[in-house]
Amino acid sequence: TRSTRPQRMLKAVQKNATKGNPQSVISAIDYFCKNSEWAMNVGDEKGSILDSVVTEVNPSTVLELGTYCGYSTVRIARLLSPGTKLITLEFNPAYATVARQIIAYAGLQDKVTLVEGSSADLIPQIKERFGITTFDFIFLDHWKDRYLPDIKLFEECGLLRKGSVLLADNVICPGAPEYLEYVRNSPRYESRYYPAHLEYTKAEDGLEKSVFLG
Ligand SMILES: O=C(NCCCCCn1ccnc1)c1cc(-c2ccc(F)cc2)cc(O)c1O
Ligand SMILES: [Mg+2]
Repeated sequence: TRSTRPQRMLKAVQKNATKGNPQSVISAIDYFCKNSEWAMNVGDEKGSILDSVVTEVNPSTVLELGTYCGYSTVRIARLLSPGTKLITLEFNPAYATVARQIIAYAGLQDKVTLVEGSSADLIPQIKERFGITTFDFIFLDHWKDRYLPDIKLFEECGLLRKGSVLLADNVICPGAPEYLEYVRNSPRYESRYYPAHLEYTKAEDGLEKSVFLG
């Protein structure tokens, strides 16, 4: 039967990247998406903004919602200090299977815990399952209509501390209007928009960085 796009992306990584070299995995995926098939990775333009925020925060506790094929997981994990791990959540088992292989190809499997399931189920379990009190950095890149309910869930579960940084992909395209309205009008967040483009296209998109004020 016909392969899936994530499977073809994995093949491209195995063919064109160097095992244990995260930058070559990132470049191989961007090349595949620019020259073969578009895919919903955060991409190189927004990825550079992600890199700069992760570097600035230098987080000890990290959560990513929406692994897909692991592109942003590799981007984040390659920048983490030794001994720091990130938790990434993927709902789709087929995506998770490919992501595990791409993360392993980059040699970052020891820095990543990939969990399969829904954010609504996982978020309330995090403290118990992973012994985490609060997150320093959260990257939101899953279902766009879950951004708002999930940030409220983070607050309710006490997973944010003064200074926690949330970075949200796709706030323009496909868009997360209710989330934007919330973080930009809530006195509990300091928000800033980073204009860019939808990965591998000329369409407008961008990232919203929101700092929890406590
Ligand atoms: O839907 C997206 N991501 C979520 C995928 C499923 C998440 C599953 N999950 C994981 C954990 N909990 C739930 C997404 C879409 C687009 C896009 C933009 C334009 C277009 F014409 C088509 C698509 C671009 C992105 O950058 C995206 O991130
Ligand atoms: Mg995205």
